[in-house]
Amino acid sequence: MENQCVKRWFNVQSVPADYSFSPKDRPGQLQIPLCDTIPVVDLQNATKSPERSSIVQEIFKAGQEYGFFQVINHGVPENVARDTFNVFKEFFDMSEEDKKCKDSQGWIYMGSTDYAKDGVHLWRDSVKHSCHPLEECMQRWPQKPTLYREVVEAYVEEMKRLSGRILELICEGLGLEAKYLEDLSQVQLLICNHYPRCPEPSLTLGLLKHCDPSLITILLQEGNACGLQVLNNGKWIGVAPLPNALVVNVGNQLEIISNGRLKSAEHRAVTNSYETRTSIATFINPCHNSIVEPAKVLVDESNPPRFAATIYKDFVYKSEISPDEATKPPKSLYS
Ligand SMILES: O=C(O)CCC(=O)C(=O)O
Ligand SMILES: [Fe+2]
Repeated sequence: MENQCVKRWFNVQSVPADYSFSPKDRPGQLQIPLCDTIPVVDLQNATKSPERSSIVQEIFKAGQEYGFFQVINHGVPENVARDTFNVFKEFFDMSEEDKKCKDSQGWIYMGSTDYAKDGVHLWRDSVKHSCHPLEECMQRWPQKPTLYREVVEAYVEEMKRLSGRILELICEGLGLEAKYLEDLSQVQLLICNHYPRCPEPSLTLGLLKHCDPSLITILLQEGNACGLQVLNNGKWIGVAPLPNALVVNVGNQLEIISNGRLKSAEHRAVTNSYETRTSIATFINPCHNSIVEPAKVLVDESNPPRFAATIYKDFVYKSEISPDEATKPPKSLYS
């Protein structure tokens, strides 16, 4: 069976017109500075004193200034990450027919032809599915490649553990009790993004500028290509791919709960001409019925609430009727 999308991509010398974004959306300038100021936080000593308090401060400052940081020595075994990438690589190599899910409750595979903004497609294939409750969701994950469920389950378990640790550090930085975010972080959604090589990266995008509608997102990126860019003070900066690091970003829900102290930064994925890039995003989300609002202890007369309380599923609903809405920065009550 022919793989329409990939075949179309790999055989082209130039970008087809319907993959070329308008000058206002396309990256244009590819030589943006690789950022070495987005903090890389070493979690090795996160349980020790006095190291813990400087780790808490580093994360808080990163969340304030960039909305992004990376973590190393995070405890996710290298082989778990490697096996997960390998299984996704095998998945994307399958035929279009095998990648598509026939059950409306199952995983969602999107080839690049499914995406459009103003009639333009993203230079990306992706697969996504829910991971909570894990046992139940797994029954609706791909069964091909044969190791898919086993390998991705192990990865999701690691993400659950790590997100719990990171959220405790974030709570400490905000002055919230350690478990404040526990109930608001029970749901995981996984998306694997696959961006093939592109002959003219300055015209295309793997992902348009967006904010994540999550509480936080944990991203594993593979390879040497710098594909992730973050908007910081009006300028795009590249997040360096570091071996064995994970990228963590503040999502819209955490910006709201922190009453704007931490920021959900706009970001995008650019393509490159020399290697296929894969990233695995785990979105840590509240349950559908959770109420998301600025934490009471962060609000007083001099710090009035900057965001209205919302039921999380309203974000999901909004994103269903207008995908753009939920992925914009959260609406401040004052703007
Ligand atoms: O591929 C990347 O680096 C970015 C992925 C991303 O932002 C997302 O999946 O929301
Ligand atoms: Fe994102």
